[in-house]
Amino acid sequence: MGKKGVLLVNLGSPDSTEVKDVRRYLDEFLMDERVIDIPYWKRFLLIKGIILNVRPKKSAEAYKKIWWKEGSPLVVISERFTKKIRDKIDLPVALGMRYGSMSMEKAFRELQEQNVTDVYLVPLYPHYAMSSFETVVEKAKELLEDSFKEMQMDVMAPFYDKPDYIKVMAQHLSKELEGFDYDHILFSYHGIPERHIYKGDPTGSHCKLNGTCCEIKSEAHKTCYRHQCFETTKGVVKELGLKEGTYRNSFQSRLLKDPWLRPYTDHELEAMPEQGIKKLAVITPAFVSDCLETLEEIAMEGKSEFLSFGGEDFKHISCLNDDDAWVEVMVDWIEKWKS
Ligand SMILES: C=CC1=C(C)c2cc3[nH]c(cc4nc(cc5[nH]c(cc1n2)c(C)c5CCC(=O)O)C(CCC(=O)O)=C4C)c(C)c3C=C
Ligand SMILES: [Fe+2]
Ligand SMILES: [Fe+2]
Repeated sequence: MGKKGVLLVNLGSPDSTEVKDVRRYLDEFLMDERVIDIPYWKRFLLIKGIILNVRPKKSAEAYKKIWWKEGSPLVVISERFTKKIRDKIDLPVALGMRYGSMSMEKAFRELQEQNVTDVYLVPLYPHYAMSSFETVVEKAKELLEDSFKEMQMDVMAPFYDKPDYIKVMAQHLSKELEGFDYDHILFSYHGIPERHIYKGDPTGSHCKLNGTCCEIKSEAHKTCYRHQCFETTKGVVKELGLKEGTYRNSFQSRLLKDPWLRPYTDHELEAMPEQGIKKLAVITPAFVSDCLETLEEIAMEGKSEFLSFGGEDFKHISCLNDDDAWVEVMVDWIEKWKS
């Protein structure tokens, strides 16, 4: 039997808020065929010819608003989380990022230097999406094949409905809501193009995005991001006994013109005050650590949008980050794999 080790993988961030670093990061990210899934030549023209001329400047401004003195919140939080896991587990634990200079390759190398041959790959995404979970797994397979042939790996499955994950989310939410007199909770998930859902449907016909397919038992749900997001909400709602009509789901962060999963978060934020919702809590369960999409898009932009449309109070619920109870849950899952 070989030596075991753990590789935690998150998305990654630019090295700094300088436009050139943001451009390099976006180039790698958006040229990924599982993120922008169009033929290579079209992607090349779209990304290199159009998006990389405008987006880096805009994104760099957004990153500047949330950047910490230690660096990108997503990276710093992932490092804190990793350190806590390391302190509780008697195995080599490395952290890598799918994009950016803290690469997965460096993380595999770190494990290799400690003679690890059996790797537990942990994509830090609760839900399966081609553009998040799948691209991490495929990149890992590619690296093993090319450079780490002595290693084999197991992959932690998406944990969107695992009872201990739901419980820790529910406990975290209710703690964060203490003292906040809310009348509605918005579960805002990172969006994906609708096309990704159809592409990922192994049955070829189950997913119709018609409001009911995600409720009908199907093989397709193993890779259906929409179903998995709804299940996370259902689990948390059940655990906390939230009443129908006091919460809803939405999808944020869309890019480009194709239809993405709906309802869109920004549309909901604008509509809610007119529906009588004045005090809103927003939870972002697609992210295990706070990042640009939660700290800027929701906690800053989302809040100001909601207030400008007549909302009175707004609270962004932080992600699980390096919460001790969440660390315990992850440690337990790793221990189960180890034994
Ligand atoms: C087609 C574009 C994108 C898809 C599909 C997509 C899916 C997706 N992303 C995350 C998690 C994160 N995304 C983050 C930032 C971000 N996402 C996109 C585009 C797509 N994401 C862009 C262009 C950016 C960069 C910032 C910007 O220019 O707006 C982040 C934050 C990174 C950080 O440094 O803080 C996360 C996390 C998931 C989980 C997902 C599919 C479900
Ligand atoms: Fe994203
Ligand atoms: Fe579905």
